[in-house]
Amino acid sequence: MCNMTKQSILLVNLGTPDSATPAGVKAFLRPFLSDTRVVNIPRLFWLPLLNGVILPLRCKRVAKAYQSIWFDDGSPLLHYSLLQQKALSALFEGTGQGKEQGTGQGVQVELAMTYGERSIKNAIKKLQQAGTEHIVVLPLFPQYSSTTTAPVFDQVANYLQATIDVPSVSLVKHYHNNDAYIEALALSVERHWAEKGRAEKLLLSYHGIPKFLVEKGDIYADHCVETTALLCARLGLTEDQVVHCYQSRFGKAEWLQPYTNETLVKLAENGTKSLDVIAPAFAVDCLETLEEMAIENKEVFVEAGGEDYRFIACLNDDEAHIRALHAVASEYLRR
Ligand SMILES: C=CC1=C(C)c2cc3[nH]c(cc4nc(cc5[nH]c(cc1n2)c(C)c5CCC(=O)O)C(CCC(=O)O)=C4C)c(C)c3C=C
Ligand SMILES: [Fe+2]
Ligand SMILES: [Fe+2]
Repeated sequence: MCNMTKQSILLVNLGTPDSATPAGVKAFLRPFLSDTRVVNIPRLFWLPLLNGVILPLRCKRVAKAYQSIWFDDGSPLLHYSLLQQKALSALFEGTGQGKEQGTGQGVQVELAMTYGERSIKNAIKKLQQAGTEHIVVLPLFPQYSSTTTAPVFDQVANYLQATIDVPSVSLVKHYHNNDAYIEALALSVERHWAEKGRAEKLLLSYHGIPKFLVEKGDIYADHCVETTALLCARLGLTEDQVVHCYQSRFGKAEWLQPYTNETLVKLAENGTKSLDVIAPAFAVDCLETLEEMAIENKEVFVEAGGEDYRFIACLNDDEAHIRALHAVASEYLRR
């Protein structure tokens, strides 16, 4: 690749409502839950059920949950994702990445969402209009899953298929075991311990996926287990000080186990009084961390007899996290 090639990074997160209303939630959930990568039930059966029953009921309930965590400037997921984009962009400018590495230009950082507002297609168009010839697509999912990372790649491929002058593209499949990512997680736990002291155990809760996907070859669970092992080794925790589980089950099918809410009840019933809780699969705080983990599951633990439940914020735009994203993306930039 020649010295003057302009390169960019496209950060991609899942998507989020643009308002905490049933209509706002529906505009995000409809394309998300219509994706066969996310729910793979025959369309003839699933789409009428989704549009006629599930969305009308769920969107009302979920809009209330979003209202309880909504920020002044909108959805927490979008708020923190924009901060990440800004910080990563500044880091690339500050380090003079482009100039030092001989590309002769800075690295532009754009943000897109797989579903809803800020589409991947529009972001790539924007980057191409600004002269980008090589794009590093970095899905903000540290652990690969066919339900999150693969839909990002699908949409990039769809764009390329419909484009005459295609950019060159690198796809980052995962960074679950990247040293800088593990270090950023470890530093966030250590900072929490320094401020609040140590609980009896550290509980690591990952977003779940249906179990049958793992049986079909989805490597997500292996990645989660490895992230837990690396983080716990770095923190010097022994097995009895660590709990690994999966949250956010959707529907009636079996998902990855153990489930977080059931685990919290068992721990409390067996006498665990205090827990530090972290959600390493989420690059930014969102509904699933701020509402489900920090509020709902805290109640579950306390109602079952637990006393001290302390949720550790996601990495968001922490300096160490931005350094980690910089390190991951840089591996895919052309030199
Ligand atoms: C079949 C359903 C779902 C799968 C599979 C799934 C996997 C998955 N999701 C994330 C990250 C996030 N999920 C979020 C919200 C969310 N997820 C589902 C369903 C599935 N997720 C739903 C229906 C929702 C919306 C809320 C609800 O209706 O309960 C979010 C938060 C978005 C926000 O606006 O804050 C994130 C992030 C991962 C990492 C993952 C698999 C690895
Ligand atoms: Fe989800
Ligand atoms: Fe949830």
